[in-house]
Amino acid sequence: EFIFFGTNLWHKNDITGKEKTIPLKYAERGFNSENIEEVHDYILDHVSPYDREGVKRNLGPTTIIREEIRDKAYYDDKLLDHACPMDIRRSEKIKRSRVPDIIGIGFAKCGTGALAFLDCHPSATFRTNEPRYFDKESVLDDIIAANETGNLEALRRHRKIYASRLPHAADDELLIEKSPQYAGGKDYIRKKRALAMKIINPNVKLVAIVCDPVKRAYSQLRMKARRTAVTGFHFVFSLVLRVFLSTD
Ligand SMILES: Nc1ncnc2c1ncn2[C@@H]1O[C@H](COP(=O)(O)OS(=O)(=O)O)[C@@H](OP(=O)(O)O)[C@H]1O
Repeated sequence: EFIFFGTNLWHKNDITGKEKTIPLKYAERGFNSENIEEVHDYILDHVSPYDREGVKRNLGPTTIIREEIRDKAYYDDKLLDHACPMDIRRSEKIKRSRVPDIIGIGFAKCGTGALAFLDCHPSATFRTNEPRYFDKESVLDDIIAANETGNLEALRRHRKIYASRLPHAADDELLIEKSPQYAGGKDYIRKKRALAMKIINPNVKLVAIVCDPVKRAYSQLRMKARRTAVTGFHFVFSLVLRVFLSTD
């Protein structure tokens, strides 16, 4: 068992009283404590020496937010920088931070992770984490509004933040990301999402993998069961309901 600390799971109130998020990419498996002193020690042990003083100052009253327990396979996968075990690269051009050429939009549990084999192609780069940049409606609205008003600065900012969640890639390589959540949600959200993706990169290609919805539901259930300690009829029943309600 381990607690999963994502990048935005730590909050504190600083002297201004505002809630802040401290990005903690280094908090990882093997650590399982809700003792605040231990948590702070753990954090400070794991930040880079350059960041330590700044982080220390920010470690005020911290609320620990416990996410669901993840299975080991998921965790190991997530920590890999690249999906391919080999580093094969044809391009001799310099890699840079940029938005992707291809987005795997779903569907969840249909083998979207298998797209990762493309990372072994000498001209493709794929990272197994899911950036989920187009998840939130507010982000989509912001991108669409920026495009409508010609706010290039805002669009540049969006591209920059999105790119920061992806590996660097040269211009003659194919940069691929996948976030199966993109295919989810209501129809109008998905339309906004598609539009926002097109605004961010007009040449973007989308890949969708579909599969038998019943197998998908079982796969989803098994994953949930792996990730949570809770079992029992009520849990399984509510999950089945959720899975089917979220499937159009
Ligand atoms: N190539 C290929 N063809 C068909 N199915 C495949 C393939 N590769 C992986 N899988 C199965 O896909 C399930 C995981 O799907 P995802 O990678 O999309 O999961 S996730 O949404 O990213 O969590 C998971 O299904 P279950 O094993 O039933 O859970 C994988 O076994």
